[in-house]
This record gives sequence, structure tokens and C-alpha cells, in this order.
Amino acid sequence: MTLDPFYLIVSHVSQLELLVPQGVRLVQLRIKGQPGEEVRRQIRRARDFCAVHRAQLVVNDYWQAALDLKCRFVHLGQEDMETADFAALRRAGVRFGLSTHDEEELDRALAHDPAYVALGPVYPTLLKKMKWGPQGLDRVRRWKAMAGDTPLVGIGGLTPERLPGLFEAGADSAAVVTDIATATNPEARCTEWIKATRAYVK
Ligand SMILES: Cc1ncc(COP(=O)(O)OP(=O)(O)O)c(N)n1
Ligand SMILES: Cc1ncsc1CCOP(=O)(O)O
Ligand SMILES: [Mg+2]
Repeated sequence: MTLDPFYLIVSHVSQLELLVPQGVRLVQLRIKGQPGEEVRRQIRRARDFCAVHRAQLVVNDYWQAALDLKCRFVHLGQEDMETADFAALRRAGVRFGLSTHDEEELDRALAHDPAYVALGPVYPTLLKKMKWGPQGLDRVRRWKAMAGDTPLVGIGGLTPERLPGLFEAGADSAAVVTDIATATNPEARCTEWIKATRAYVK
């Protein structure tokens, strides 16, 4: 499976509705700290919006809601993997991407035959406190070699300026939250990302 090289991550469906029409092909809805009903309302809205705009929606964390609402793709972290029903996801044909931060996690993730593995944080991130320091581009290179045919997503502290290094190191896709969410003009910044990643479409 080929992944678009630009992987946008948003925290609310309204951001998705603002940015996807710029030409985003791969977008994750990463909702935190909301009641279940609100989460499902946003997932439903994102699902329908992405279908109209031919963007691939990835639902973060809420794999059961994704199954119930007939979404096709989820992202799971290591803790999420402990509770996820992989058999049910497979039966429903729901693809999944998995977070990894060290080699043990990478081995565990690859054993599930995911649609991609993500490595982060490649650079320092402001989004959340993490127990891992910046992984760096050598680690991206190593992950690419170990992941074989499984696509590799880089995440954490990415900016358009950092993309050539990331892709040269072997990443297939670059995921971003902060650089776009905190931009003075997120739409314009999103367009910059789209332009900066087009050369890496496979
Ligand atoms: C593409 C991508 N990579 C990594 C993550 C992080 O997932 P996780 O470790 O479960 O942390 P939260 O995002 O749930 O806080 C991601 N969401 N997307
Ligand atoms: C959720 C997550 N997982 C690894 S880094 C990260 C933060 C997102 O990256 P950024 O906000 O720096 O673009
Ligand atoms: Mg998670």
C-alpha cells in the first residue's frame, strides 16, 4: 500500500473541514479529552466529509467507534494496542497504523502486519510530553531498513524545511500537528506542506 507523503493530523473535525479542501489526501482525526458522544459525532462528520473530498480518514485511538461507524483506517499507539481487537479490525477490513519508539515496539508492531509504522518524535515536539527524546534521521534510516515493505511515517517536530532530510532518510510519509495547527494562517501553511511533499508521491 502506498501512503500519501503528507499526513495531516487535526484535533477537531472543524480543522479537518477547513484544511482537507486544500488538497489533503491523508488526514487523522486525533480527538483527546472529549465525551464519547462528541467523539462519535465528530468521527461521523469527518467520515462523510472525507468521502466527499476523496481523502483517507484515519481515526486515532477510537478503534471501536471506527468499527461501529464503518471507518476504514485507524491509528493505534502501544497502549491502544493492548485493548484493540485486531481480529475484529481485520474481519471488517479496517487498516491500522501503529506507533513505535524503540526496537522492541517496532518488532511488536510489525508482527501485526500494519498498514504503516510510525516513528516519533523525529525532532523535538511541543505537542505532548513523551518519554522518548528526538529519534533523529539515523533512526529513521534504521527503521526503514527494519520495516522492509511496511510504509514508514515520520512524526514529531516536522516542518516543510525538514522534509527533504526526512524523505532522504527513507520515510514514506510525514505526519504533522503543531506546525500547521499553530500557524498564523493554517490554510496557507497546509498549502506549503502540500507543495513541499508532492515531489515524494510514489
Ligand atoms: C501517525 C501517528 N503517529 C504517532 C501517533 C501517536 O499515537 P499514540 O502513541 O497513541 O499517541 P496519541 O496520538 O494517541 O497521543 C499518532 N497519533 N499518529
Ligand atoms: C503524537 C505524537 N507522537 C509522536 S510525536 C507526536 C506529536 C506530533 O508531532 P508535532 O505536533 O510535533 O507535529
Ligand atoms: Mg493513541
